[in-house]
Amino acid sequence: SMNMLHCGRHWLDISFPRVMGVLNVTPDSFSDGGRHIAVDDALRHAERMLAEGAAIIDVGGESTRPGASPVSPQQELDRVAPVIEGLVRELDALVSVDTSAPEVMKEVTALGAGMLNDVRALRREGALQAAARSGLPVCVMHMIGEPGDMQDAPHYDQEIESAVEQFLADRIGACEAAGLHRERLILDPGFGFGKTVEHNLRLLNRMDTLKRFELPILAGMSRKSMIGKVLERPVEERLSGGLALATLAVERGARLLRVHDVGPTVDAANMTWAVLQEGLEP
Ligand SMILES: Nc1nc2[nH]c(SCCc3ccc(S(N)(=O)=O)cc3)nc2c(=O)[nH]1
Repeated sequence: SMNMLHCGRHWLDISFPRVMGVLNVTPDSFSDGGRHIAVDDALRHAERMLAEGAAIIDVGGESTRPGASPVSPQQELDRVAPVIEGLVRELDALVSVDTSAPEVMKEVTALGAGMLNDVRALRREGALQAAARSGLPVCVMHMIGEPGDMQDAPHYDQEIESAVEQFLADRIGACEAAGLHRERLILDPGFGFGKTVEHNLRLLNRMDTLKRFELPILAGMSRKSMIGKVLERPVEERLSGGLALATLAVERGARLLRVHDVGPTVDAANMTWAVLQEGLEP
C-alpha cells in the first residue's frame, strides 16, 4: 500500500518522513589487512545512525561522486558484502544498496538487503530483470551522463523539472514493462547528478510536481556542492544548510531523506512533519 513498503524481511512505514543514513565503505579502508577493522568500524557507525533514528542504512561499493571512475561488479561486492552481512546478522538493519550492477543486485538480495538504490535507474543491461526478480523496493534516480562527465556544463533543452519528470515517467514505464510493479518504485530527482547549482535549487523548489506519480520520493542533498556553492562552506560545515534542504524536501513531499547527519535530520524532519500534520498524529 502507499504507506508501507515491503523491504524483504522488514516493513517500512513511510506514512511519515524516514531518514536513510549514508554508510561509506570506501575502498582504501578495505585494504587486505584492515578489512576486519574497517568492517567493525562501519558496523559501529551504522549502529550509531540506527540509534539516532535512521530507518535505513545505505551502503554503496561504487563512488558516484563527480569524477569517480567505474568499478567492476566484483570490486563492488568485495566492498559491500562483508558489511551487509554484519548489518543484517548483527544489527538486523534495513539495508539499502547503491548499485547499478545486476550481479550485485542478485547477490545482495540473497545476503538480506531490503532495498535497491540505482542512481542509473536500471538502465544497465540486465538491471531491470535483476531488480524485478529481487522482489525488493527500488529507488530510480535521475542522472544525465556518468559520474566522470555529468558535471561538465550540464545543459537541458527544457526546464529541469520537466526533464526529470519525463525521465522518471519513462523509467516507470520501463519497469512496469519488465514486470516490476510501480508500487515497488521510489523516485529520486538526483540532486547533484548532471545539474548546475541553479538546476538543483529550482528542482527542489518545484519537487512537488513529482507528487503526480503517487510514489514515495527520496531526496539526497546531504553535504553536496549545492550547499557549498550557496553558503561557501567546506564539506564538513554543511549541516545547517543540509537541514534547511531536508526541511524543504519534506515540505515539498519527500518521504525518504538520504543523509550523513542522521540525528539532526530526524529532528528536522519530525518537526516539519508535525507542522504539516498540525499535530502529533496518534
Ligand atoms: N538515491 C540516491 N542515491 C544517492 N547516492 C548518492 S552518492 C553521492 C554522489 C555525489 C556526491 C556529491 C555530489 S555534488 N557535486 O553535488 O556535491 C554529487 C553526487 N547520492 C544519491 C542521491 O541523491 N540519491
